[in-house]
Amino acid sequence: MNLSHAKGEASTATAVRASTDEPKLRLERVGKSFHVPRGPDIEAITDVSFSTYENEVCVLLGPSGCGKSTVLRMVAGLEQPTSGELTLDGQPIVGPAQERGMVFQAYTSFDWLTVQQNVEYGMRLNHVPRGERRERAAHFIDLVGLSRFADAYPRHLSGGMKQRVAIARTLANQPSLLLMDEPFGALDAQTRWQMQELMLSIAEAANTTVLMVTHDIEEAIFLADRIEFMSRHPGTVHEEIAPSFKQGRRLRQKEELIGLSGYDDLERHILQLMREQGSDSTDH
Ligand SMILES: Nc1ncnc2c1ncn2[C@@H]1O[C@H](COP(=O)(O)OP(=O)(O)OP(=O)(O)O)[C@@H](O)[C@H]1O
Repeated sequence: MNLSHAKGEASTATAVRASTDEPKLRLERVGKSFHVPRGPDIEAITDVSFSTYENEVCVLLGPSGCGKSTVLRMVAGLEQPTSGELTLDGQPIVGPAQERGMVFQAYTSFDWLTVQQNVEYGMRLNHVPRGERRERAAHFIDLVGLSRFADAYPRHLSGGMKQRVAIARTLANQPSLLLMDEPFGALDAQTRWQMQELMLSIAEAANTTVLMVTHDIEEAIFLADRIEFMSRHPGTVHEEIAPSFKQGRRLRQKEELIGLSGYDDLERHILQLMREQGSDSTDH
């Protein structure tokens, strides 16, 4: 069985890396405690270290409460670490910035703006000239397959379409790192796998590095070039997993997973980790 999951083991995920081996994103022994009024501090994560490379899709997976969202929020600059360091392209992350765009689980479109206006919104705030705004918005609306709905309002769109608007809006700001917190968690099963496939094609087309949080093992295996599996509360990276059975390729369609030699072994392995790490974490 070759899961290539041991820390530091050479992984086939390198096949999708750019020529440089410098990490795009690096977390070095990052810890985070939350201060709770009239209670002891909550140590959410401890000693989290991992790197994500240019053009990689890196997935944070682990039991509920292990600190996945906390890690993502720190990379977004929405939370400050209590210890350790986070860097993007070698520069410390000290707060939110346009270079790191975030897509949340909840649909975050503005109801009173059309799809086009929603996608242009961030660029408008950043004083991008009108012509360029229009062009860039149209490009990303096309990329997520919503050109026919550019003038529609979010209330006329399905959940999956609203999430595509959120992705287009985030990408239109041209982030060099796309952060996604359970982006497909609220979608029905069919829309969910369609969005997963779309996300992979977008990551390719827009040359985007992605850091994504999910609970869903199959989603993680399908999307990830690298999985950082976090242990239960307080979370730390328990195991780095490269789905080596994909041989460094990105799959185009979900059904390609079925019958691929190595998939079942990896799913079983991660299920065991989830059982082992999740057994004590439901109270967090
Ligand atoms: N603002 C906060 N104040 C206090 N505690 C917090 C805060 N945010 C997160 N925590 C705690 O930190 C721990 C990790 O939470 P986090 O949401 O990052 O986990 P998660 O792995 O993303 O969980 P889930 O998969 O259930 O969404 C939990 O114990 C949570 O209660």
